[in-house]
Amino acid sequence: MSISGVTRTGTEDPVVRVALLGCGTVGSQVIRLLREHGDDWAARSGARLDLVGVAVRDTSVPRDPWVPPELLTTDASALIDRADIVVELIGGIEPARGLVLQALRGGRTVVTGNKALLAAHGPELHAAVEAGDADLYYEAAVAGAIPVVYGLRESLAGDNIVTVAGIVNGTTNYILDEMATRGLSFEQALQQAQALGYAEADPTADVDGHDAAAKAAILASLAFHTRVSVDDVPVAGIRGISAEEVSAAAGAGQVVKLLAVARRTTGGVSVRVHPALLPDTHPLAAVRGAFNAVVVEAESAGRLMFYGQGAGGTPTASAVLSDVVAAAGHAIRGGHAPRESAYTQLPLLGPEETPARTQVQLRLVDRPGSLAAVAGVYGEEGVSIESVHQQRSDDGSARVVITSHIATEASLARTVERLVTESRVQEVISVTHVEGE
Ligand SMILES: NC(=O)C1=CN([C@@H]2O[C@H](COP(=O)(O)OP(=O)(O)OC[C@H]3O[C@@H](n4cnc5c(N)ncnc54)[C@H](O)[C@@H]3O)[C@@H](O)[C@H]2O)C=CC1
Ligand SMILES: N[C@@H](CC=O)C(=O)O
Ligand code: NA
Repeated sequence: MSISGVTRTGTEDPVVRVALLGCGTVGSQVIRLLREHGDDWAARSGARLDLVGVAVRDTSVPRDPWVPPELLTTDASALIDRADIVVELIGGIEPARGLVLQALRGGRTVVTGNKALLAAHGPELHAAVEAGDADLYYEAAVAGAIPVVYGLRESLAGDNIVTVAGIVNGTTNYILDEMATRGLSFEQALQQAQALGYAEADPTADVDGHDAAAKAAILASLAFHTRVSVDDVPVAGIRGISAEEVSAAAGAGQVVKLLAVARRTTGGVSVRVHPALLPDTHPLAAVRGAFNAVVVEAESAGRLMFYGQGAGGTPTASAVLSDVVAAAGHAIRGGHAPRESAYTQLPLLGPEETPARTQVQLRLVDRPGSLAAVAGVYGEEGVSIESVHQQRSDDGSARVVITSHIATEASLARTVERLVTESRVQEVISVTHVEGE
């Protein structure tokens, strides 16, 4: 059924029927905002948004007081058939994938916050959009409340984007920030992030970088008009970052952030997610708590920065409702969401072509020739050194911090492999990417 089939009841406002799938952290806030501000959304879209049902896994679970029990159902598939707009906030792959495909193939508009699904099954979803002549909106899927999907998909459609770099996971930014500023352990900070509703149902997706990788794939696809899947994104999370590393960075005028970085070069596109050291003067260094920020470099627009709350029920519900109001407006006045734009089909760059910089911390035997041997490894691998800082430790060894110039991911990895086996290197303490000037 097409959304153009919205119901008109006499002289009243037309009605757009909304089905909500999933009533967790975000879904519950969507219901609250629909109930509290429904008149505003109706005035803005030209249609009354009628919540016709809420699909849940278990109707007997206690829920927020504003969730109408009479709307709850466990039959999501039947609910979809009664709706014009389907809001999918279950998360994960199945059953979300099957339900979203059912809705799209049936010509319904889908609004989703499900980056895992989009980044793993994007082509299938976009094919279903075409097959059903449907619309797919996903502002909530990347960086919560921040309108970065709209920004890339619509506002910057008349520009060529060169780089997208950002903090796109609120949980990990919150954890790193709490470790740096309040001395919390990793586990304490993660528990708080879960209690505040930032973390995914399975927080390993946050901590190990997979949530950020899914968002990076979506951002790169939109920015470069190509297809990037989550499987194309090399990913390292923050589990290996110690409190010592975070405080050592602070002492050196740096911060550690989990970054998603996507670059377009003449050869193709590189997309990756990893912890990185930033100088504390960098705009992304000031992004605290669960906030997110995405810096976009475009040929004509220059540098743009999108900043705001990237996680949490209410901020994310704001993004969901922006899509619902837009979709309802299109239902009444005509118009569609933009279709997938993947015409460039850019190749993905491998490690031999991906530019990167690292900072390596080593413990060296403190005797003549040790530093020269290490510098020799860098030179032989074609990696130029930007700076070296050496400090004598109490145990008589030397602690050395080496920051490289830009090299390739592959040559930097080979350098570390050789340092690990170099006889004068007692320990490779850490290897961290470096971004920014
Ligand atoms: N929480 C956040 O800060 C953000 C979440 N998102 C995305 O929004 C989506 C929802 O996230 P949350 O609300 O945080 O997750 P949640 O885990 O709090 O809520 C999901 C709900 O779906 C329910 N559910 C599971 N299987 C179901 C089924 N078969 N039928 C009906 N309901 C079912 C679960 O019982 C749960 O209540 C996810 O895709 C997530 O990645 C996006 C941005 C931010
Ligand atoms: N778990 C995610 C929620 C938003 O996408 C995060 O922490 O950013
Ligand atoms: Na967003």
